Amino acid sequence: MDYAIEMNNVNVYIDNRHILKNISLKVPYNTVYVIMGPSGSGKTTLLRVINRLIDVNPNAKVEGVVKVLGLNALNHDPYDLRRHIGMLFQVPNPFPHMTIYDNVAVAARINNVARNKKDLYEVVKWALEKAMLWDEVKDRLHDYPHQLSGGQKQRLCLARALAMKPKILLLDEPTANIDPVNARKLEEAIISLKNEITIVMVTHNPHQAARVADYVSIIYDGRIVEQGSASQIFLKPSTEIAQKLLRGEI
Ligand SMILES: Nc1ncnc2c1ncn2[C@@H]1O[C@H](COP(=O)(O)OP(=O)(O)OP(=O)(O)O)[C@@H](O)[C@H]1O
Repeated sequence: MDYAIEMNNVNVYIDNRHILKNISLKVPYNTVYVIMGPSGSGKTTLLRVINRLIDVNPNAKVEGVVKVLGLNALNHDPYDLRRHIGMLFQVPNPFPHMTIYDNVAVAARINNVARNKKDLYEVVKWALEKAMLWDEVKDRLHDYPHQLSGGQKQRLCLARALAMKPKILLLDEPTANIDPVNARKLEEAIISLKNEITIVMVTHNPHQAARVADYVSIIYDGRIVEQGSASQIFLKPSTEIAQKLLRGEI
């Protein structure tokens, strides 16, 4: 079977501290793969290995094998790699000086997704619809992001990521800073994307994980302590760490 992402014995060191320890995982295409673990366990670092954002830290060293869409990610041009990978961060970060429309259009332009103005409008509309934001912004596309709520800003960032037509989406606690109603809308968007895009999502919220995940890895102190299908992990967590995490105790 082919996987969208495969990691084999990945180790990450930052400032000579061993941060990720022998990480191996396989993410099947077009599924939602959730990474859970206590604060500081290495979840964000793991995401940043996949799109090589880890490279911006000159004191970080990555060892092992990382395959992304069949490419040898650690030897591949990181800019080319990132053309296939969208990312959402904990704090929504739309471009403040660009309109809602341009925030999304700019991503489509970067990846040459649209051939002309009409195409571009269709891509922007499609991305905003997929992000469950279109109805709320269709009459104010030329407003600026500061006129949106936090949750709308995050969905705008999702639309921006989708407009690149990525094959993979990395979501780093995307609902950590938004209200429950907006969080549910984002979850709905994630679920509706399931069969089209491979999603790797970090979350602290076991209920959210249960709603969206197909597969789960639980990470503790840089190691994967448990991994498997969502039903397996949620119904029968075998380690004490997983049990505590799913009860929200760590
Ligand atoms: N740029 C950096 N410089 C030094 N240490 C770092 C850096 N980035 C991460 N670390 C360390 O790596 C470890 C894992 O951090 P990481 O952000 O991946 O954890 P996390 O599980 O995502 O945490 P949280 O849930 O709090 O976001 C932590 O001990 C952190 O201090």
